[in-house]
Amino acid sequence: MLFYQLTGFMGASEDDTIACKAPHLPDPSTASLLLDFDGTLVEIADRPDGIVVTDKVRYLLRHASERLEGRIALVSGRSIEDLQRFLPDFDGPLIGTHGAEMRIDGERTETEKIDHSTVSRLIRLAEDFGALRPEFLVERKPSGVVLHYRQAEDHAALALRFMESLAMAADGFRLQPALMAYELKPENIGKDVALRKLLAMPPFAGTTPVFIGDDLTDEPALDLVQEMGGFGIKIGEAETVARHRLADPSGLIGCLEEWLG
Ligand SMILES: O=P(O)(O)OC[C@H]1O[C@H](O[C@H]2O[C@H](CO)[C@@H](O)[C@H](O)[C@H]2O)[C@H](O)[C@@H](O)[C@@H]1O
Repeated sequence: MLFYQLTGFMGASEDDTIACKAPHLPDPSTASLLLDFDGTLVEIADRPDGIVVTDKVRYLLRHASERLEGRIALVSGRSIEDLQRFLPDFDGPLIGTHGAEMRIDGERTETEKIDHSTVSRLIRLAEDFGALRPEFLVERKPSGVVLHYRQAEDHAALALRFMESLAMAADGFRLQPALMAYELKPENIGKDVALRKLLAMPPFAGTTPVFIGDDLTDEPALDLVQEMGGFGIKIGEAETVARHRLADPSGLIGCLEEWLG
């Protein structure tokens, strides 16, 4: 990766940088902004509770909401409850738990029917495993469970084997590799599936969507917005379907400030 590829928007397979103000970015008056959370708006931390939501991020969300007349949503793997805890002032739409739940106009709904009894069993099994191996961190989700191995990188293979065997035991659930974590989630949910629904609703319908994300779970949503004539931006160096790239959350915030004016 060349330095300049990480300092501005760049087409994934092109050789030219694209400045934030360039005509490549849709006019804010016709655009909607869809933002992933961890690794995109906030820096990755050692533990899920360790992230810092800066004043800049809070200001940016407020400003974007006004400037885009409400056409801004967060699209996260975190639960709605978690997002609300970290962003108590943001009252726009939230897509949570990788698309399993949404909050629109303050009302939380599940987007698909969830097998809660299997979810409870999976959580119990993962927590029992976590009690035996405290180097792993178990995170409960409304539609699944995550086994984090950031504190136990040498044991990543063990985390994978355990979560793979749980996935084999739970019909309708699949293993989702994430950043230093393995998650079990229902196979019919995805950020792209929920996003397609949101983008069909006012005030998003008919706009040019700009989706920004860093993780594997963001790839289908990056693909979706590009298919719809929108703009996909990858944060970081990982392989992506996105046509554009930025280095990190602070680079993104600078660019969005410039774009929104
Ligand atoms: O879709 P996102 O908003 O990017 O959320 C993805 C997951 O983020 C959290 O885990 C990740 O970030 C943690 C804090 O930086 C980090 O410690 C962990 O290693 C990462 O996997 C969150 O805990 C998950 O529930 C989200 O699915």
